[in-house]
Amino acid sequence: MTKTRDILRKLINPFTTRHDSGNKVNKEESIEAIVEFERKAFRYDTLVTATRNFSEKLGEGGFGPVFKGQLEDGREVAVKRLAVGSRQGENQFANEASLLSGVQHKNVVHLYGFCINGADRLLVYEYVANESLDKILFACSNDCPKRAELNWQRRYSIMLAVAKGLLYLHEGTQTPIIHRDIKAANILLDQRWVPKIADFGMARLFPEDESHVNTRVAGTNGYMAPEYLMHGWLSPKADVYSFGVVVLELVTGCRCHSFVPLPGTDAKNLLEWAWMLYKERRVLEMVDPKIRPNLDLAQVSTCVHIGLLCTQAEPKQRPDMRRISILFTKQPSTLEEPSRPGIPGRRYTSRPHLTSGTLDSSRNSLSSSGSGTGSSSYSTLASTSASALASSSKGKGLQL
Ligand SMILES: Nc1ncnc2c1ncn2[C@@H]1O[C@H](COP(=O)(O)OP(=O)(O)OP(=O)(O)O)[C@@H](O)[C@H]1O
Repeated sequence: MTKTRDILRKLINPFTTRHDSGNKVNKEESIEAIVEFERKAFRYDTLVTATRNFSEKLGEGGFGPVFKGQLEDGREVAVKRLAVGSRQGENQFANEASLLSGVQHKNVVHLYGFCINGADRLLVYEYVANESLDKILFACSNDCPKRAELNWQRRYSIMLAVAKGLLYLHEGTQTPIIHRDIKAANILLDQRWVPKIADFGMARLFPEDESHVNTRVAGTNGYMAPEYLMHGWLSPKADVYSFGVVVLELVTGCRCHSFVPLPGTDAKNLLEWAWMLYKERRVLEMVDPKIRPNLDLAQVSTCVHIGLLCTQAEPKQRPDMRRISILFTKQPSTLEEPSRPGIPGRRYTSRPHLTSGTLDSSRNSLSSSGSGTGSSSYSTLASTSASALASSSKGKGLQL
């Protein structure tokens, strides 16, 4: 138990770093945090019983397999089991357990607890019944009957609810949390189509008095903000950018990183296409043909507008999540005009330090190192990263 306690102490560090002046109140807070953590510690045999010896696999992510289970009190759970021997998984486990333990919001997946048993690491979440958004939104209707149920009203509600979840993470927790990997695959839907933001393996705390954190870049290509992808500058506005991409995916039904250019346009990616149609006042043409009947056109226009505002190249030009939640209630004509979004391959006008990319093994991700000067373009980054990719055996799955 002492070893487990040591691990728990390490896990709660993120919640105590803000109060490390050593006074009595802070010590009491730390003790409360440890007690709260221990309350969340599951016995291994409880999870073996709950999952009937890990017999029903729900899926498999970068972290390892996820199993369905039911606790003695009747709660259905999803149990994520760390792939044994994975250092990356070990870090993600610590990160997810520590950050998510202090979080409770109806649009953020609830972490019931975790289990440390020898080398085994498990995370226990509420079970979310309706799969991840990407599996429904990007499925072919014949393969996925639920796709036909994902009508405009549902998509709109999902955008609003994810915005609320992100607002909570950025402003409603003791220290703001940046998710870093907002994408359709990390939004789980419950049986009433209520979205839950999931997968906090890469999330970071964001100190209030900082404008950004410099960090290794890890995320999913197509959803990562320019300043973060190129320079490792992380702020809540990186999540805002990713959210904007998800909004445009929900409107169009197109996956950002496998966008197929349509006949008659030279747009090479989703953002460029959305921008082009927006400028030409042809917003309706970008709407997923499956949901065109019964559209609320004003809502659609507002959402496209928000998607473009969120994906502006300059973080300062992007609204924060509080403002975004308000923007959803506005008429499109009352919203500020977006300019061209931060599109890969286009010039990024900040005065950044160009970082060369080396690959992080976790998923479609880059980690930054080194620096240079001058303004740079995504295409420069793309070629830098492409050579990193060529010279790295860890680079599977990166698309630029
Ligand atoms: N709380 C949950 N309830 C129900 N199913 C879940 C839950 N969490 C995960 N799953 C299922 O397990 C699968 C794997 O999830 P996981 O979060 O490990 O990986 P991922 O997000 O799909 O991939 P990656 O880790 O590479 O980003 C998901 O696609 C989903 O189907």
